[in-house]
Amino acid sequence: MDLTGKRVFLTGGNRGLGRAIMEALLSEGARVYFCSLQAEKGKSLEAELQDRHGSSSVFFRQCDVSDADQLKKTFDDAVSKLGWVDICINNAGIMDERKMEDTIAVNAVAQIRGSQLALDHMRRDRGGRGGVIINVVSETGFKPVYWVPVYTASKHAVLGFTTSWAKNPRMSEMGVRWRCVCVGSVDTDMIHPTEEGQMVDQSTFVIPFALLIEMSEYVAAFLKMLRDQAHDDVIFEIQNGTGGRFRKRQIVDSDGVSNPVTVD
Ligand SMILES: NC(=O)C1=CN([C@@H]2O[C@H](COP(=O)(O)OP(=O)(O)OC[C@H]3O[C@@H](n4cnc5c(N)ncnc54)[C@H](O)[C@@H]3O)[C@@H](O)[C@H]2O)C=CC1
Ligand SMILES: CCCCCC(=O)/C=C/[C@H]1C=CC(=O)[C@@H]1CCCCCCC(=O)O
Repeated sequence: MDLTGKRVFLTGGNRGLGRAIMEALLSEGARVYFCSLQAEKGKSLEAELQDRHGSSSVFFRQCDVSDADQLKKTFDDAVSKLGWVDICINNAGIMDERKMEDTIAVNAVAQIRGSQLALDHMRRDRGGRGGVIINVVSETGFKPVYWVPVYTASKHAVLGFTTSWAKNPRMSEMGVRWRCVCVGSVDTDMIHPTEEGQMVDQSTFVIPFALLIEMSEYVAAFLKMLRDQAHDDVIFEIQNGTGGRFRKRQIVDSDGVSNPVTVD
């Protein structure tokens, strides 16, 4: 897919992974509408990026994605500013085990709702232009991670939702592709908990520095995934040094008999 001129809706764009992807897409000639919780930071970033890429290339609106009404108004505003949306990236997320309801609301419900808004807008069978819906999940979307069980549950939910829609037999008629980006650890604010309790067990887990993924590798892999329209697979895994790859999940019987079942 040529990204020039593509119209992108992105949540959580003011920092971290979202910001890096937004800047890369703008450099590729895409137009981006982004939102985040923090109004001032978003506004100043919008001004900085408009200076660099042009005033009609990038738009910002403050939005709490966990508020259904705000998210709908923000998505509708994106459609009105951009004309339409080709690529929806549900990226906003939090990791704080003390905030169970917020974690489910932001990581799971808001990504699901953002996907539904995008699908309704994009469906070719209902007059839309088709498109791609990308949910930024995590390695925790398909494996148990004991130090962040609530966060892990929220990511499993989105992976289940996304892979289920992608299996809809009428999806080619709808003209929408689905992707789950399952990345390991990238050094953003998220992985630096400021207070005890943001992770259930901070004392025992170890992520070796060698496994940290460089932001530049994350961005290159993400763009590679976006350009690749041929793949039927939904899960795109980004681990250190791999450059990113499409993959399937398999469940293997625990009785020792290897009888793997591909689940998505
Ligand atoms: N950094 C990492 O190692 C990994 C991150 N992820 C996922 O990538 C996504 C981005 O994470 P990072 O950039 O690392 O985190 P970050 O903490 O640097 O950025 C999070 C973004 O989400 C936004 N956000 C949070 N709550 C919001 C709300 N209620 N409404 C609107 N915006 C909200 C923030 O404004 C911010 O822009 C998240 O979904 C995270 O779960 C997945 C795997 C690994
Ligand atoms: C003291 C802070 C250390 C932070 C550790 C870290 O890298 C966290 C990463 C998580 C942030 C968001 C995610 O989705 C990341 C989870 C990565 C899961 C890796 C699972 C590794 C495994 O056990 O296979």
